[in-house]
Amino acid sequence: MTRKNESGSDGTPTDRSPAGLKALRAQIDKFDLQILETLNKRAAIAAQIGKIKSEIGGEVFNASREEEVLSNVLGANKGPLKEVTVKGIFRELMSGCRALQGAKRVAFLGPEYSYSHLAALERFGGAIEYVRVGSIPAVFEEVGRRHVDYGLVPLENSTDGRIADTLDSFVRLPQVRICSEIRLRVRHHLLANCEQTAIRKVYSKAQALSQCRHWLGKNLPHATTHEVSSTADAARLVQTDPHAAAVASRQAAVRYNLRVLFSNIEDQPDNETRFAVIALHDSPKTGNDKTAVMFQTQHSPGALADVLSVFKQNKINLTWIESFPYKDVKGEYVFFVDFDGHNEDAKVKKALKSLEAVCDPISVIGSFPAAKLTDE
Ligand SMILES: O=C(O)C(=O)C[C@]1(C(=O)O)C=C[C@@H](O)C=C1
Repeated sequence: MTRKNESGSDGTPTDRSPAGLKALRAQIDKFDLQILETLNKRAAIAAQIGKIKSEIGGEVFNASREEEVLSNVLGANKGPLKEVTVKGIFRELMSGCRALQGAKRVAFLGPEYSYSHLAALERFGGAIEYVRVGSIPAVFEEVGRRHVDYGLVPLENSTDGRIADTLDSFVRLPQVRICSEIRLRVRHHLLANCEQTAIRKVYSKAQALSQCRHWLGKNLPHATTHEVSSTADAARLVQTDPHAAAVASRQAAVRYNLRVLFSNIEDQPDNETRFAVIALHDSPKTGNDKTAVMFQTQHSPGALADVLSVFKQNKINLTWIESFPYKDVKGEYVFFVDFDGHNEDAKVKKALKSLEAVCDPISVIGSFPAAKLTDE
């Protein structure tokens, strides 16, 4: 039944007839042109900012400013558009504006539709060239040699802990800095082109299999697990196999034409991976920042306690601490720590000065805006 002349959300009567529909679409067309004009005015201002940046040697990608832009618009959003939609629109808008300023290339650990790729899309949007490389050290090399402007690497996962290749690469290329972090809620799905009962093999990246091991043991007890280099590769592999499934993202299912047999099969319901955007610079202060450092200590009793007491004395909250073996010297360890604050904050400066006296040596890997969790 067609109901006519009810009230719309703004109080004006809504004509629910075909003529009413046409009138509403005409309103949308009018707004679209206004939006387009406003978007291009904004882009022209961003292009002017780009000119100033190239004159003063400023970086095109400014994670701190982008956080500020997002928090301005999300804070002002009264709906009905959801936060995730507004965020997506502004992410693409800033991506386009960055492109006008000359942001060119981002390297990530491929292939496409891996979680690293999804994190890169989340931060950089569509208007940038993505360079797929085969390993985490290769992402660092690309950044270090200035073949790309930015790199995207995983830092840690809430279930599996640190990504050793990333930490090791910071030791090898200390000029590479973290300029932004991305916290991605990682949801794994079982993808296949066969029924659950036919599955004999499950392919995925080691970490993804590990993050789903209880689910797989319970639901596919007779299937064997097989590690491949990425979740997206697993999805590609099982396309034509009538007895295989992959653990991968929903986006990989779409890309490789697979059915999602089961959703959200990760054992930990809050499974999250933290990624770092790496570059040859870090980010300006926002007031809600983190700083990452790596250091070694002397082999003496209490050496690590002396380091930690510097953070305590300066009332600095640690957000992550990892130790990992320094591959070049047996028995030596490197500590990787991040904490609240920016390296331009007075108390962080003071703490870093004191840390120099108790570390052997210490280097700042970067200050960057603290990220909020992004869901898919
Ligand atoms: O404010 C700037 O520095 C800009 O270049 C503008 C802008 C934007 O589009 O809002 C674009 C790129 C930067 O990463 C941050 C913000």
